[in-house]
Amino acid sequence: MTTSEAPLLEVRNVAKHYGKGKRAKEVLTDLNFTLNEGEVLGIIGESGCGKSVLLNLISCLEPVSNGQLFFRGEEYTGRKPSAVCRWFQVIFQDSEAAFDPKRTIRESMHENLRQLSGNVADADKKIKEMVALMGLDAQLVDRYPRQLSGGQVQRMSIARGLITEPNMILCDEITSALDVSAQAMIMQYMYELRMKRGLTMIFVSHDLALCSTFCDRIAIMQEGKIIEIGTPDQIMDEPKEDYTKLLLDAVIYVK
Ligand SMILES: Nc1ncnc2c1ncn2[C@@H]1O[C@H](COP(=O)(O)OP(=O)(O)OP(=O)(O)O)[C@@H](O)[C@H]1O
Repeated sequence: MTTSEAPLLEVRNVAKHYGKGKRAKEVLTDLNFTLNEGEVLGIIGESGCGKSVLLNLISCLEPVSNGQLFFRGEEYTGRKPSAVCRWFQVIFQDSEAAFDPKRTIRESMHENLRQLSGNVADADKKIKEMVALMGLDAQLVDRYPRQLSGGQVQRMSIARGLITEPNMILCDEITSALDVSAQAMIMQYMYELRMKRGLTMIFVSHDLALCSTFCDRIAIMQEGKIIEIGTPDQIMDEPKEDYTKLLLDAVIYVK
């Protein structure tokens, strides 16, 4: 396979354990999937099944214990986070904690650009563009994180992730800490982001209903394994695993 035909991301036989010897605990086991350019993969699973650890491995924030990672066919297993941060940006659930409370949002975004690309030329132009893309008033960037609502900080954190123009964003339960109306607002802009930028994403969530409308494919995780992966129609209409059926029952129950 030439690199031009290769998927944007390939996760091959990836495993992760913590601790050594008898105390070793395997939290991810033999994960395999690919992601093509422009595709959005939802990852659903119960608390503690390894979703956040998986995002950390993909973005090299933590090393894999076994297996390989490929970006456009090129192996990048074992690289430092700084070597892959132009490719991946992780957006966390608690975005206020991700901003320095002593810096304005603009100062934090400048710092991010400086660290990630070393290039702060046009920084304010990029910030303005990305903040507008997330539907926020440009003047809000001169506030401190505590002076914004939870939903505004989360949209700022997505804008900050986008200013370095990553190939992929890894969203770790980005709506979980927000109330229903702020969640709806974030998702409205996430849909627009997909439409306007065709961005490749991994979207970790507890919400199967949300993933089924937003994602091209959904991976169901349980106890560190991907037990099922497919299109929303396959997962919703023909679930193969009992755990997926349980999740579906919960969706119907909520409705
Ligand atoms: N640094 C670490 N050392 C030891 N164990 C860890 C470490 N980081 C994560 N774990 C363990 O790995 C497992 C998976 O954690 P992870 O945070 O990925 O779960 P999650 O699916 O994202 O959960 P949630 O939905 O609650 O955020 C958990 O059992 C967690 O305790």
